[in-house]
Amino acid sequence: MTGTAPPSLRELAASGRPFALIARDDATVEVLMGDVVDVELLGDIPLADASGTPREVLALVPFRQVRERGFECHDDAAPLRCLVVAEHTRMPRTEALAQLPAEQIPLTGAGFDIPDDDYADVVRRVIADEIGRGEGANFVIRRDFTAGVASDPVFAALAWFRALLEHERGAYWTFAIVTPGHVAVGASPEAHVSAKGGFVTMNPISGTFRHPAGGATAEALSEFLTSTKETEELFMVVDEELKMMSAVCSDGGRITGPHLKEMSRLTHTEYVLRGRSRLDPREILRDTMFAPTVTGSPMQNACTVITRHERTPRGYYSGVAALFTPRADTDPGAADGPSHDLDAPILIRTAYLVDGRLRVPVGATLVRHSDPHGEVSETHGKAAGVLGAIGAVPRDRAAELAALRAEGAIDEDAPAPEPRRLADDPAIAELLRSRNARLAPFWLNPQDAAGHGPFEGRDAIVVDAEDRFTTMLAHQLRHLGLDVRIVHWSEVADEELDEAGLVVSGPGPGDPRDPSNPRMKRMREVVARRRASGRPLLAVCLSHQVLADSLGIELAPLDRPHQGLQRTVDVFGEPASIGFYNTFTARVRPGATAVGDAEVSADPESGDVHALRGPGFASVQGHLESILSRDGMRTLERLVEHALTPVGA
Ligand SMILES: C=C(O[C@@H]1C=C(C(=O)O)C=C[C@H]1O)C(=O)O
Ligand SMILES: NC(=O)CC[C@H](N)C(=O)O
Repeated sequence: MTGTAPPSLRELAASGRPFALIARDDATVEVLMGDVVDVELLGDIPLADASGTPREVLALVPFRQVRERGFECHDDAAPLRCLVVAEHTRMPRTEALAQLPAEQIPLTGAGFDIPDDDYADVVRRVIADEIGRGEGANFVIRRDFTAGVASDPVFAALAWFRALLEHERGAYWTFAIVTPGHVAVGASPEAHVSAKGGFVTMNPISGTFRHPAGGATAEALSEFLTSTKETEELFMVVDEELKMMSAVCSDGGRITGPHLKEMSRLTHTEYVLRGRSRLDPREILRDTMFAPTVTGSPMQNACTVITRHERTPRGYYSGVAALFTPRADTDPGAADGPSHDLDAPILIRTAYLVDGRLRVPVGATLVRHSDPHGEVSETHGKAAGVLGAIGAVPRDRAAELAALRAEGAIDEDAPAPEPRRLADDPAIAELLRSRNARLAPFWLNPQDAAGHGPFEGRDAIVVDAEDRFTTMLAHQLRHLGLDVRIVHWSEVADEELDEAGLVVSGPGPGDPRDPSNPRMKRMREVVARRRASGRPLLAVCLSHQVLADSLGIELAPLDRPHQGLQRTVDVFGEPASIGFYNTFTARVRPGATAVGDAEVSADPESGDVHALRGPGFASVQGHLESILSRDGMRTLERLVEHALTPVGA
């Protein structure tokens, strides 16, 4: 099995057997061969043989798998395809390059399925009709570059794999996966999730700097790094992935970074999130399907928004390639932990070849201040890495030469090279580092065991209104000592609402005034029931709006959505730096400080309400659990303390 001599790649291609080639480091190409089985659910991925012995599996997980989580999508029936690995060998990259064909594969009728102007219109519509109506903060809508390919698909796979090895850089995985009737070849920059030795790592990448002709310069990169849009875009996806980390990790997760991901045509910004988990890797994959960097946030509603704005199914785009590798008996915790490690890059920057048709899907993260033409260019820039390598669009030769020179690969007499990596430039490193000064220390630091905070001995339920910020809220509340359970809005029973020591009514997408939405209706009932009982209630964002409405305070759309915005606002006499994800606001007469029995913290000029408190209740418009909330923990503690104070005390 592992360790035998690798087969000749040409022989492998001619054998007709399914195979995968993977380059995960600079020096090696891994060769995986085996049989293919298609399965229905992640839980069906055959990680053990008939006798129960663990085995290695490489799974291609299509986007339609989100239906397992009950989320919407255009369903193309793309199979959850598993290569059950019989042989796994390694060869030096130089050896692979020598064996792989260098031919350019001819393409016919190449171009994007959605013209540039139409894509720009999609961007405008998503900003106005989705972000502008409170459906969420960021959404990734894709378009496909397509072409006809007459060549033998396996030969094309080998030629494209070679081209990517040679011309793309900075990839997390460069790969070719060849299964019956289906070829996928890509250079993905982004690890979605990995689980190794009980540690889970996620790697959100967002923010895209398109290199000027001739290659990136420190000056142009500095300008990109100081862009508010690009900075906030990355923070938003970190928040969304922290929700996932908080769901699968006992210690919630901790962020490190930001770092740069330098590729041939683009440089991205990224963070790394890390936490501990004892879950089966298939469960980890299910709970993290799929990355907000390729869908949006909140993730569930992003699936609905994608279904509204993309006309065709995604296939494997934004899904993952998931390699499940049995843990060695010698690995720490192997005896009682999960049987496999997981490594799963996101399927982006990937070319698919099916029935003579090449498809390279690509998307951009659309946010409230997206420029439609900027996003069009971003999709071109992202596609250009793959398309340039395979010869579908011209390569930037000047930039390639500069990169080679910088690596010392050619021409010692050339003028002084750019620094080898822009990340090594001290000014760039400082710009990156300075971003963290804005973020919540809670998520930047290791989080010690929960359970000994000021509210130890008290219990809470957190009602989820389809924004998984509730997992982060629950994690923070546990650190404040509470015993916490999350309950979905459609499942929470009246008795649970009556019995809980504290009810935290959560955030969610949509218009809080919408009378026809059953979710809004139930959230109104949750807030009203708890208020009527006088027992402790904390209402967050959407639920804060619902509470304000019940007090007779007007709800209105903001002129400009605050989706993914950090602001310092007054919360009952203390300034607090808080992250906001709202399109609507509760609004009082400017200067008002009370409504009925509720004390109001509002902007003195606009009257926009930041927080409310009264007998047994408190509410907040911002997201105290967000990484954008530098003062999140402190403010959460103050508001919970207020809500838990016995009425009349
Ligand atoms: C959506 C894609 O890429 C993702 C989106 C990014 C962005 O919008 O800045 C950056 C990296 C990827 O996480 C894609 O390549 O199709
Ligand atoms: N995150 C939230 O709860 C947002 C509430 C509401 N959907 C708004 O956009 O204002």
